[in-house]
Amino acid sequence: MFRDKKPNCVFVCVFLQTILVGDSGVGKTSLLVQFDQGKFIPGSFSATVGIGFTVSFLFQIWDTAGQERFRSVTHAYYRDAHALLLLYDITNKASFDNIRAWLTEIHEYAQSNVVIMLLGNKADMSGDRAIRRDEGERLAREYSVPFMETSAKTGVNVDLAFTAVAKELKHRAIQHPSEPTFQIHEYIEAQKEKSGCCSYF
Ligand SMILES: Nc1nc2c(ncn2[C@@H]2O[C@H](COP(=O)(O)OP(=O)(O)OP(=O)(O)O)[C@@H](O)[C@H]2O)c(=O)[nH]1
Repeated sequence: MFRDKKPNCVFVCVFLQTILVGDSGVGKTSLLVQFDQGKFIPGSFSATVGIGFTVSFLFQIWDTAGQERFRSVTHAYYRDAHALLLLYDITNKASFDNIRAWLTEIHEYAQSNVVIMLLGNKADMSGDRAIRRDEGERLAREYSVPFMETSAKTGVNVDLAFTAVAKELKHRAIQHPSEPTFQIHEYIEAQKEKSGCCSYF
């Protein structure tokens, strides 16, 4: 009965792997929990051991340990990563200074076309700020990566960070000649303007 019926729809599942990296305590687990569950649980996480992960639809996000002793575990995951969210804590200068070392490591172990985004987390703690926003912007420009400040506590820019990366990955995966080129920097700036996010800082 169905002999002449041809399939007219094919579902392709592509896992877009995104990894959160950065020094211990910058807020990787908190950012992931805020994105995944929309909540912040203060001081509730023990340091991530090796790798944790969550799957949001087909967007698979890996949370890594920031501690040096788990670094070799993390390296193994870089190779398969499509995107890396690299975090520092705006109240912790050392975590910002270490970003260059993280980028060196990423360039050593990850694929050359990996999408990288720099995030200055804990933006709600502006009273304790050690790194100005323009310092983050300057570093991001130097490495030609998109940048924004986030707060896993208030949720500011958390969805935007993950959505921008997901859109960039989707665009790369199914790029069609008729589709206008997706520009991640432009998308982020347009969304920031729409939400009026940045007056917050
Ligand atoms: N105020 C504030 N605190 C935050 C924020 N993000 C994380 N924290 C706090 O910072 C501490 C460390 O957060 P984690 O999410 O465990 O940090 P991590 O980067 O996953 O740490 P490791 O697993 O050791 O690599 C916790 O006490 C969090 O509650 C934020 O945006 N604002």
